[in-house]
Amino acid sequence: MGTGGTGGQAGGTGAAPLRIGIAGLGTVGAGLVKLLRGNAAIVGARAGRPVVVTSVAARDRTRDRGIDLDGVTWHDDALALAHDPDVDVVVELIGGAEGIARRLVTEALRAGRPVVTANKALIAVHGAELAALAEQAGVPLMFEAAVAGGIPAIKTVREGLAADRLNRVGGILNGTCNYIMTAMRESGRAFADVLAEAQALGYAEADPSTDVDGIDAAHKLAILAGLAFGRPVAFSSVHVEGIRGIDALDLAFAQTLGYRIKLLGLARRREDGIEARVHPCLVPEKMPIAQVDGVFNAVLVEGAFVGRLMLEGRGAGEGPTATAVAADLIDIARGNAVPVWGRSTDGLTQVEALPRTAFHEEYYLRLQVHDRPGVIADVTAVLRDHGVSLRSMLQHGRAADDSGGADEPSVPLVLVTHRTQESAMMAALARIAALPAVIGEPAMIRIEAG
Ligand SMILES: NC(=O)C1=CN([C@@H]2O[C@H](COP(=O)(O)OP(=O)(O)OC[C@H]3O[C@@H](n4cnc5c(N)ncnc54)[C@H](O)[C@@H]3O)[C@@H](O)[C@H]2O)C=CC1
Ligand SMILES: N[C@@H](CC=O)C(=O)O
Ligand code: NA
Repeated sequence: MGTGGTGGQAGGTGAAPLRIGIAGLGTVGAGLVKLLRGNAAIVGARAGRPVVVTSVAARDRTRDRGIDLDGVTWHDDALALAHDPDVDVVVELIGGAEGIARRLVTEALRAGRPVVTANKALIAVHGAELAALAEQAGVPLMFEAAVAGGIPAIKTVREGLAADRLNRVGGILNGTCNYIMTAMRESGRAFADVLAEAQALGYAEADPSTDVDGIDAAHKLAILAGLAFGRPVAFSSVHVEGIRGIDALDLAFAQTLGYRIKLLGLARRREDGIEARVHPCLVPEKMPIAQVDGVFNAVLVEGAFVGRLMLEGRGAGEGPTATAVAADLIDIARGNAVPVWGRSTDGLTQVEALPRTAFHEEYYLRLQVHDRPGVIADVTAVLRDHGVSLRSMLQHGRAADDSGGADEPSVPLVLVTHRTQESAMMAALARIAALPAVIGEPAMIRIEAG
């Protein structure tokens, strides 16, 4: 028998073990089994009792995951974990907002079982209803791994900062995107190449478009914003843009202008509501967050009394994510229970984030234009008409063959604006894109100066 059974894992306390049933033995599930075994003595001592894996549910019995599952009960149907008499805590590591993951968590809570999950999609979309279920059942629903992998982001916002009025929360919330953009900037490697590497390293979601289209970061932002502002934020109201539109040219121009490009999630309290958005941003190179590279995430929080703080750490991957799941298990073993949204769900309603037209930012624009007289005047006239004022402009000379196959040569034109209303920027961009001298779609990236 392997070390998976109750007798195989040390804890050294003599207390009854906390028995774990894991659904999903992929990157995080297998990582959790390795961590609970490798660190059994530490985990057992801190939990006050051994924490042991008694049951698992996964799809492929034959796959080599580098873990010995002898002595562990295997369920082909993950839902069986909700009622397995040898399971005290159900750990959901399958993923997805719907389907089996949602059914398992719902059924386990209804059966009065504590649940730990790393599933940000599930919590972001159904967190309000699941919190109510957990509260009715009087059992914990924990999800530290769901936001920023190994960074204790949930604990920090919900518990460490529980006494403060938080006004801003966000940061670099997707390891895959940060990994891709760092590699593209540092080594000029192609997007698809680096994405494949991030997948092989276990960073990406099962469907990596969830990462590159910004959805994963938006799930995490919705959760953080809900915790920070004391009300779940409707996920569908979060403004989301991913990194597919970021060109190597933008990474290079950003550098020339003294910026780095990062996919940021940003939520803040305003007098008229809550802003919650995920999109690429130009960040001044000297800001600490600009230096957070690779798979690392950064979580930024700002509160009235605490001021600003930033946590940095690995946001994805087997080891960091497993530590977050295991920390939740230790909390459950210790009897530490915190309400899902940091307060009772009684009277708790979802809040809609403000629409994009309400944003007020500085903007970087990159246009590909025919290199002919009057183009800049035409573009700046449109910006003037919409009340957008320019801060700086970069025009690169014509390269040897930059015609892109067209008869007339073209050049990139980069404009940086002062702070302006996004509704004005959107209207100006639509007109600029329609100018005869402008080729293709202009690129627009917001600037986050702090
Ligand atoms: N990989 C990472 O770095 C992080 C992942 N997460 C979250 O953790 C969860 C798991 O992610 P990964 O381990 O990366 O995914 P994965 O795709 O490596 O593993 C998921 C596993 O679930 C299994 N599965 C699918 N349907 C099943 C079913 N009906 N019954 C039993 N097993 C089933 C799949 O075969 C797969 O092995 C997701 O919610 C993800 O968003 C959270 C933080 C970081
Ligand atoms: N796919 C996610 C994994 C962690 O949440 C990421 O890349 O950040
Ligand atoms: Na975390």
